[in-house]
Amino acid sequence: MSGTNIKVVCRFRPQNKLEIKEGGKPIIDINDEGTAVRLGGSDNKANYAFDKVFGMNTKQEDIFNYSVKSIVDDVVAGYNGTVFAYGQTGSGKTFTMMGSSIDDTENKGIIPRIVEQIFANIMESPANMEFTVKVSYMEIYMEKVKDLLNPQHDNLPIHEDKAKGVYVKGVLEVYVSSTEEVYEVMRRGGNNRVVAYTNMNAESSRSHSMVMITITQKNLDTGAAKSGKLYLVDLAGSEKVGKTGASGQTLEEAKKINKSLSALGMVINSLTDGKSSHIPYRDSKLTRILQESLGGNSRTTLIINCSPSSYNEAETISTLKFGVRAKTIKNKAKVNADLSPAELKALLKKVKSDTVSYQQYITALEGEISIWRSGGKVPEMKWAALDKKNNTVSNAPKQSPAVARAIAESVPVVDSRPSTPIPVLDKDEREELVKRENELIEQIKEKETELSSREKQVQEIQEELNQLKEAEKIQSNDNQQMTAELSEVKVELEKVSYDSKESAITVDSLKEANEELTAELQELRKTLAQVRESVEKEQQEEQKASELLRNASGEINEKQKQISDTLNNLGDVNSEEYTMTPKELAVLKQELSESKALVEKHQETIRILNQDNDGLSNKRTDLEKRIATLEIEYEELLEKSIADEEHDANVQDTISELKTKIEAQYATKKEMQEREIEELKRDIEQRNEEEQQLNIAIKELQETHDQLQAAAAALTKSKPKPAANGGSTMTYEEKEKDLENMRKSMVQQLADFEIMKKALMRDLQNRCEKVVELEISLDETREQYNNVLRATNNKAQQKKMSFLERNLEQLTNVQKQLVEQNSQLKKEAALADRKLVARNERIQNLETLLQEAKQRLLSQNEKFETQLHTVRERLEQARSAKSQGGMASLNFGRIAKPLRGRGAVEDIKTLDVDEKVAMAARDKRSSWIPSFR
Ligand SMILES: Nc1ncnc2c1ncn2[C@@H]1O[C@H](COP(=O)(O)OP(=O)(O)OP(=O)(O)O)[C@@H](O)[C@H]1O
Repeated sequence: MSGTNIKVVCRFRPQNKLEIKEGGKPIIDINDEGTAVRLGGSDNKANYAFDKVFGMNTKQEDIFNYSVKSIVDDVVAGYNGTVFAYGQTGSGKTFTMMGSSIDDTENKGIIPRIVEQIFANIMESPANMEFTVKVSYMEIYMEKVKDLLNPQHDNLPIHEDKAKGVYVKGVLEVYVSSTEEVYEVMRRGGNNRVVAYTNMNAESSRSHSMVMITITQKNLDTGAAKSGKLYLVDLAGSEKVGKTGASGQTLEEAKKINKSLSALGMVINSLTDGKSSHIPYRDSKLTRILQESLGGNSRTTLIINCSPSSYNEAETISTLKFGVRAKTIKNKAKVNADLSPAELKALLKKVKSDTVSYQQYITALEGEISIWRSGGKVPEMKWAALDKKNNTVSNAPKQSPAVARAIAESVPVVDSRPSTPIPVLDKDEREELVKRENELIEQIKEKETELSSREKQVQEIQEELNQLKEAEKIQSNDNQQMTAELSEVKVELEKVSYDSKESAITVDSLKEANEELTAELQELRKTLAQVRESVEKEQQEEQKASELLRNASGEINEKQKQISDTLNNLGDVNSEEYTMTPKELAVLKQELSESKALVEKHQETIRILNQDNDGLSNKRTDLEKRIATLEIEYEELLEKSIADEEHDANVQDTISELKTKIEAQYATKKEMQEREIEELKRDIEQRNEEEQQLNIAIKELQETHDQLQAAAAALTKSKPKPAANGGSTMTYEEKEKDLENMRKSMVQQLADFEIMKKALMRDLQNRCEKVVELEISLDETREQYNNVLRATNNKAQQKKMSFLERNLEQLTNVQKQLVEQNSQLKKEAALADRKLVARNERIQNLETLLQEAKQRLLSQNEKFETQLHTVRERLEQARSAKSQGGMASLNFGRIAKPLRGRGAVEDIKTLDVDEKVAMAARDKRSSWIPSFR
């Protein structure tokens, strides 16, 4: 097989972090010429030879200058070219092809540099050369060809025809006129690429990406045209799933990547083993697209990217072997030229003259045949001949390959018959024709299958569309329903929140009422506690008083005892030897009389106390009677108030009078009761005073007793002397008798006193108790009275005023009710206020909802309008695209942008006027796509 080998260069990148971390070391050993590499770590130390081997620190510029620059010249000259990068994942393919960034002057990759070079070459070309540059950007992801400039086209078909070769049908080709425009296209397409994180590369390409640049040139003088296609392919990296840690989607991607790369390997093997008659280009989309680049019409450069590290030695060896094998592939590149009009004219002229001679020949032959058929004979000399001098097929008209084959294979029937001009094809041409025929048959078959699959697809899409429409309808119905439900729910929610606000207001009012009641209860409790306290205090005071009395009685007992002791002593003194002096007797008598007087005084006090007691008990009975009467009156009033509630009379004018009267009555009663209480208090005080007096008397008695004791003691000490005058005034027996009587009377008196005291004590205690009871009942009566007053608004209790009283009572009730109603109304007004506020809020919320709904409707309308507009625009675009040969969306790329060489400027200066006019006329045709002009 003749042709040129594809160029293979090998590039090693520096060791990456992972390799260093895993303890990998650079193991590459490049020869001095830079054409072969050995791996230091491998056992066999094989030598891998390439067109060029680049070490770890090679600059991007060097790679470009050596590997690809010449290809750009070829493509601009009308050849097809391919540059593709192969290597394990993370080996630097994307870095080599695209670089770290388009805008990084130092590190930009091959593709930006190629673009710059293309435009530089165009600018350097002669002025009569007109160029157009088109760019496509696609990727093969998961065995589907996706247009990166029109990403919704993600499964484009691959076609083949004689004129175009293998091509991707429907891919968007964008016309560009500057490097910047190409970069813009690159950026746009790059954004649609699929990349993912793997352990080996943070931004691993998960697809094979392809940039296709088509450069068409036309000689404006001759009309001759050429076109070259340049494929720039960044293959996805081969990967060991164990190393990359691929899983899930990344694993699926890895499987597809590895499958298509092994198909590439198989194609290369078949192309290079020298045995295979069939090349499995159709096994993958990648090999199908690269069909012309591998063993076909293309100048191809393969860049194999490798890791220098021992960590990836196995992968590097595999890559190097791939490169070595690929190096033996031979391509047959040719210029893709169209004939110029002059050439075409010459050809036409020749064909026309040929046709005339053939026509003459046919007429001659027909004449000869008619002679033969009529049984005549034509002498051999007169046989029709195409060219007597040169009767060869070279002068025969060109046949279609099939006809030509048939002619070539046909055999003359009769020797005597003149031989029909049979075109004789040489072996190469025949093979070519057969090959072409097979291709065409294959294409037809392919087309038919494609057509039927397309029809099927169209049907499916139609069905799907119908289903989608149906689903959309249902969904929009659902949506509407849901929106309606939502708005209902919102309104309901509003209602609920409003109700809850109202309930909150009611709860608040109840709370207020509760608080009021609690405060009242608290006050009542306080009052009760005060009452209890005062009762307790009084009880304590009573206890104290009774204690005092008890003490006093104890003391009196003591005194009595002492007196009796004294008397006993005195009795003891009644011996014959004791005689009392008259002075002593006088003192004793005096003391006794004092004691007597005291006792009498006490008796008097007791009597007074008894009287008081009687008075108090009378008072108590009175009070009890009054309480009973009050109770009866209260009950009567209650009955009356219940009975009188049914009647009503117009006694408005008397209300105030009655009220004053009732109040006056109440005040009088109150005064009376207070007076009684005052009296009772005074009584108690008086009694206390009496008690004190009693105490004082007891004390005095005590003192007297002491004195008596002292006197008795003095008597026992001194010996009694018989009277000098021999019983002058009173005999001893008489005295004794007197004393005895005195003693007896004193004992009697003391016993009486004791009884009296006890009775007095009992009486006092009873009285105290009664006073307490009275006070309690008085309080109760007062309370009841107050209650009655409150309940009946103090209606007069007097029977005389019954009519007025009833009316008054009713009026008071009415007034009370009015007051109550007033306060109730006030409360209700406050509640109503709050409810009003809540209702206002609700109205506001509803208004906001309404507003929102309106806005939503408006925005939906706007959206709908915009959608309609967009749809219309798209329809327009689609129509115009259809009419313009399927040009797609990128605006700046729709129209061809012819470029001219720079030489034109200088050349124009030197042209004469006629030539300039002619050129201007020619320049008017800035595009040769008629539909765009
Ligand atoms: N020659 C180099 N000099 C410096 N850094 C490089 C070089 N080659 C590659 N790299 C860096 O190594 C990393 C991986 O490179 P790149 O993405 O180009 O690998 P890849 O072969 O395209 O991987 P994949 O097949 O997974 O897409 C990047 O961060 C890149 O910048």
